[in-house]
Amino acid sequence: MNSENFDLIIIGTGPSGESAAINASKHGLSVALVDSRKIVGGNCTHQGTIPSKTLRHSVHSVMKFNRNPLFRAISEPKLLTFQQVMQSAEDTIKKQVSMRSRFYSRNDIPIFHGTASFKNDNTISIENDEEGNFELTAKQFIIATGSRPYRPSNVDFSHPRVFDSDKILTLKETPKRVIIYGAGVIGCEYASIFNGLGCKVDLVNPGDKLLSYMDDEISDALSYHLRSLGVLIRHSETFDSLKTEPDKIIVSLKSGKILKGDLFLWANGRAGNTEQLNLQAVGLEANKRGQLEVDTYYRTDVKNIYAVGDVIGAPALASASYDQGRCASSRIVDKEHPLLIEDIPTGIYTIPEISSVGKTESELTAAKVPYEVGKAYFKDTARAQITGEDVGVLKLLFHRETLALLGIHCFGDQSAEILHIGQAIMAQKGEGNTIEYFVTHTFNYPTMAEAYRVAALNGLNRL
Ligand SMILES: Cc1cc2nc3c(=O)[nH]c(=O)nc-3n(C[C@H](O)[C@H](O)[C@H](O)COP(=O)(O)OP(=O)(O)OC[C@H]3O[C@@H](n4cnc5c(N)ncnc54)[C@H](O)[C@@H]3O)c2cc1C
Ligand SMILES: NC(=O)c1ccc[n+]([C@@H]2O[C@H](COP(=O)([O-])OP(=O)(O)OC[C@H]3O[C@@H](n4cnc5c(N)ncnc54)[C@H](O)[C@@H]3O)[C@@H](O)[C@H]2O)c1
Repeated sequence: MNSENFDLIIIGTGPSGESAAINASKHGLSVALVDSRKIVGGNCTHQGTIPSKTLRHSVHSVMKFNRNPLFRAISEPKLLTFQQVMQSAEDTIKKQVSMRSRFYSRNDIPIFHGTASFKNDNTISIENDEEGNFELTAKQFIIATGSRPYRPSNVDFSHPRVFDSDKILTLKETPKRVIIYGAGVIGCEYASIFNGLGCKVDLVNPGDKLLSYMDDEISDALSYHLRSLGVLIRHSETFDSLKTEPDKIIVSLKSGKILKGDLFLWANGRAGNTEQLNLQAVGLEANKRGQLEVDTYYRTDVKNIYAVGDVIGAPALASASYDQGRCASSRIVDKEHPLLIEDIPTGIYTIPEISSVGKTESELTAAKVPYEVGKAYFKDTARAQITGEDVGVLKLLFHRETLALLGIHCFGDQSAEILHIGQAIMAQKGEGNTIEYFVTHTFNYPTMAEAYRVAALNGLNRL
């Protein structure tokens, strides 16, 4: 059997594997990547972030077109089909794969295709149906195998009307009535997408609020605006069973409610991809959600095996995965490499968009921190009036004595971008972190950045 030897082998070419590999190669290690998919990019590029964000962008564009009276001179409001928006997602995926493949060739990183499993703590076997099985050896390994949708055993995902967030990308017809179970990030984002395609959407939430870890005001605003767009939200409901018929699906909830639709999307949770890795060969064990435990430097209990990205659980974001991969491989080349920051931002691409970093009002209240609030409503900024994207608010939470930013919560178009202006100030040490920055510096006009000045003045006026 062929065998090749490397300093570092990374299993998985998603964001965490990619950044780990390129960083290690740039630091002089011989690096190889393995992926069971024939093309690079991981689930992020093929089934998660990239397709869902492209779908959302296309749907949002058509919603803006339908809403703006200016465009009535060109055409009546129109709806896109799922296949049409999926075409633009496929185009983006191709661009991503091509760009990422170039990264690897420029950095001389070989990619091996096949499913990896451990033989011992220096050897993995690669199962490749077309080219035959082979082995690779390395001094160090990084597991970056990501996650997949969790599938409960009482839901028949082989039925043509039953989907999870991977299978939904194969949808061939635009449904009329969609029932989504699970109102986490995926459930809320797909509720926005299907709503924008003109479908009737029932969003069933096992919890009592949408995205309950967000600031209460932002979570309430999301519920209000999804409802005002026509999404029917049902809180505190638990799935009981699903009946499938050729022309419809019938969902029974534990409360006794019966919901009928023509498409069911299960969006409740994900599981780490560890079951094919033969972890027992190296003495590791995943938890019941298939996730691995690591220390603050992403090292597992086996000293030469690290794990990064979704396979280690929360926050399970592409953004954080990139940084975790780089941090783990930096640690392999330099034992003094610093830890990652703890304040990870969230960008949730519902319609309207949400973004947040730092503490919420509830957290500050519980911790008895003396804080004040400064707000800017998008409708009061020139830029939002011009673009017509006037639904939204920027909310700054700051310490009433030091004026340090403690949390930033934004709701509305481009929130995920707007947030980073405040994040840069909040990350400053000592006196560098102050909301006075927003009133002592001139911002371009008209921009959404202006909302920071408006919110800071609003907050300072309360002191
Ligand atoms: C619908 C959806 C939308 C999302 N939107 C966002 C967003 O807007 N922003 C954001 O930051 N995050 C988002 N995420 C989360 C983001 O996609 C993940 O956090 C990210 O993909 C995790 O990257 P990763 O490096 O852990 O691996 P993944 O991207 O999960 O890739 C892992 C790779 O490992 C391979 N693999 C698995 N097992 C083996 C094996 N045994 N041998 C060889 N190869 C193997 C897989 O084939 C896969 O290619 C979204 C996720 C979903 C599902
Ligand atoms: N814009 C974004 O950043 C974005 C978009 C989509 C998805 N994501 C990421 O994808 C991940 C999955 O999102 P989601 O909406 O499916 O779920 P979620 O993580 O929001 O969880 C939904 C519910 O499922 C439960 N759950 C999770 N895993 C489970 C499992 N294996 N078995 C049983 N129950 C489980 C959770 O406890 C929770 O109650 C999230 O961690 C999220 O960060 C991010």
